[in-house]
Amino acid sequence: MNEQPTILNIAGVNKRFGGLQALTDVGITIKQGQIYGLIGPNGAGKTTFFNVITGLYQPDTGTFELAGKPYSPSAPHEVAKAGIARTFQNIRLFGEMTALENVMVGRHVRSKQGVFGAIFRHNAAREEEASIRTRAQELLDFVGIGKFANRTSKFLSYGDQRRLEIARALATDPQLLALDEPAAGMNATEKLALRELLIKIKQQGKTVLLIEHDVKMMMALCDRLMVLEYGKPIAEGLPAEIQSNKAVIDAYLGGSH
Ligand SMILES: Nc1ncnc2c1ncn2[C@@H]1O[C@H](COP(=O)(O)OP(=O)(O)OP(=O)(O)O)[C@@H](O)[C@H]1O
Repeated sequence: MNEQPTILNIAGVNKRFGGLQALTDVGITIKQGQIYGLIGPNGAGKTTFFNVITGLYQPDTGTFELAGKPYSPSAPHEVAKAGIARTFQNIRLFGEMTALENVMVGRHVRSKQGVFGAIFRHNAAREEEASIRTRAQELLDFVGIGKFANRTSKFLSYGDQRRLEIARALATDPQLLALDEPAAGMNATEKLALRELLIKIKQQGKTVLLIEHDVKMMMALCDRLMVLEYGKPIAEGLPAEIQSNKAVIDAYLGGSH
């Protein structure tokens, strides 16, 4: 079998907030090159699970493996170093910086000299800086906003800011790209463009974990999906399996979602 290697393997995640059991025994296995979707009603625990995977929340229990190596989701920068890059529901760019600078910041996670080297501008840092700049421009071109490289990012359109966030995440050369509601607030044209971008990212062999409320888009885009309800996985499988799953229809698809 030419089965793809496993990129993310997480098991037994529990997370409690005071009296609320936000996640109960949640696990996930994502293979290289997949677009994997996480769906479910509001408050089901999708973002909490994302935050646990990416080191923002400490889980009560759980085991975590990225590309076959255990990783500890103890802090976001550790997770980024391990090879997971993420975007947020609410755009988090450096608004006063240009688009190019925002991507360059992402790239510095992987640079030898790091941010301090770049600030103090040692000779070696200067050379590395030039290659970071070139790569950042390539990434802006890749996501389709290359012509806005020198625009202050807060002046970009909403859809373009979302693309910029993805470029910045890609700049870390992640093993896994985790996107939390990237289509939120987008119009139909922007959504279509986002869909095309995600397909392009997949074609490059990248692995993507995606939370998104647009079920139609998720069914068309994802290789596999997991459905959460009240912090528990109620179904996992191919889009066609999810769409015809009775528990999912009752909890999510059949209602007003
Ligand atoms: N930091 C927190 N402190 C307390 N409760 C929280 C915290 N974060 C999330 N919760 C609760 O955990 C539950 C799951 O929320 P979560 O945001 O993960 O759901 P979601 O599936 O991402 O929802 P949405 O689709 O609305 O974004 C909710 O009841 C929420 O109120």
